[in-house]
Amino acid sequence: MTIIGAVCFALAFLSAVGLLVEDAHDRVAVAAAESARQLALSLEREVSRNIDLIDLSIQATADGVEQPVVMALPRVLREQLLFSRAAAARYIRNISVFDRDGRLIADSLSTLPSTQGRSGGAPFIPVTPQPAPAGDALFIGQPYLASDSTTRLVRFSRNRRTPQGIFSGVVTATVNLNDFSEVFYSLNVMPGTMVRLSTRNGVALLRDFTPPSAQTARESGSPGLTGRMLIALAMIFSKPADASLVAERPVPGTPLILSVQLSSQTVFADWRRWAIQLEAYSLFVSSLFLAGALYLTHVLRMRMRSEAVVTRLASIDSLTQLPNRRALDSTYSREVMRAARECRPLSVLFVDIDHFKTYNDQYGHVAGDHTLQAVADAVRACLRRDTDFVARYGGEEFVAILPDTAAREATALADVIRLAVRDLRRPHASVEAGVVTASIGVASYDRATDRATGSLLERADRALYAAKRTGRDRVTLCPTPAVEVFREPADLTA
Ligand SMILES: Nc1nc2c(ncn2[C@@H]2O[C@H](COP(=O)(O)OP(=O)(O)OP(=O)(O)O)[C@@H](O)[C@H]2O)c(=O)[nH]1
Repeated sequence: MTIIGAVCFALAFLSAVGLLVEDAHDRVAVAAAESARQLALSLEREVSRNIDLIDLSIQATADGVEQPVVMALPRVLREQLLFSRAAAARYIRNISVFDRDGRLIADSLSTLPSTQGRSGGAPFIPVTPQPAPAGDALFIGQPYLASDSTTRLVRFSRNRRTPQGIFSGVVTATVNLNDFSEVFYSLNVMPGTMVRLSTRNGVALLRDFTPPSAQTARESGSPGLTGRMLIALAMIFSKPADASLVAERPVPGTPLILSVQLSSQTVFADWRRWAIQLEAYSLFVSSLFLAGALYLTHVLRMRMRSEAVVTRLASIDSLTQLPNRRALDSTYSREVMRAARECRPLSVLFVDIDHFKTYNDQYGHVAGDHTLQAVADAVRACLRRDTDFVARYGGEEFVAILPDTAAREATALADVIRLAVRDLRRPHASVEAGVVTASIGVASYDRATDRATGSLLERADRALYAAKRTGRDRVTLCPTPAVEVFREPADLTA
């Protein structure tokens, strides 16, 4: 019981620790979700500001192209004026102006207009073959690789319109995405954070981009083998929900969506360390507790065993190994009460070795002891039922208690015992039989004829006395008193 209780307590303790760990995990996850949201907001503003810059460059160029005064300027001057804003953002590779038929009419990289509709070797993707609807929005094309196969480019474009609102061509800004990613450099984000910038239909401009500040190796949150085992154990008792560490925000005025994903390794690094320590301490404390409980159980068992030995020794006669007088008293009271309660018969035998004083005198006390042991064994061997009980009453006297045994069977059993003692054939020159004999007094309780049991032992003793007086080596049954059991019989032998 102690061990089961201790195991239950240890499990309850570990479960409580598991709940604590789970609760802490949830708190960290909630805080991380908020951080991701805030970071996405900051990044969205940064992206929005830079795209505004690109758009302004496009719009300034488009406005300039529509000015006849500007277009009348010498080419060098005209292009300096048209593309002055392109230098404002260093990730704008070039700005190109196309007429309504797709012909390149000006380009910030080249002062020689081409009629081939191509720019910088990159494939030209027509913005729209037809005039766009009113309120033309900024258009963002598909990203593509430049001829160097490493630079990723994307075109931002807007339709040109005459002051009368007639579609007159397209202005494009080709943006170097590798350089554009630098807009995130200034932000200080936690290690392992990934940023993704994509169009609403899933085309990624920046895919799983990790800002340099997020690449800084911090102290690794990765647990060792023991740590992993402890965390696994913690998770048995607590199953933290998978908190979302991703936050998404649309970039206003563009078809772009910015998403931020925090690294769960980093977010939960401190929690993991704390959980490992807590679980380790909890396991240590639980183990100590279990060890203490085991030790206590062991000590208690030892004590119970030694108490059982002491109790047994206290109720056993050392010479004959039969129960002693003390054990007899408790068994006698119990059986007497049971017989009265359950209306069952009960008999008591008083066995006494004849002329044992003379035997001791003749053969010595050591031989006397051996004879006592032999008689005790003989009496014990005659009792067949588990419920039968025999004890050494004192000296050379033994008492047998026979539950559920009426006077007739008890008398017969007493005679069997008497003969068994004779059959030991232990020489005794001072008695008539020439061997050790015993006299036995029998008393029985039967509810049909008797009303009390209190004097059963006394009556058996008196019957024994009668047996002694009438010549020994015999069995005498005490007559059952009709009403008063304490009445002294005048003469049992009469
Ligand atoms: N050897 C030995 N003798 C014992 C022990 N206990 C009692 N006795 C002896 O048993 C004898 C009993 O003698 P009595 O009570 O006079 O009875 P008895 O001589 O048997 O005579 P009856 O009972 O009338 O036949 C005494 O001499 C005791 O010393 C014992 O443990 N060992």
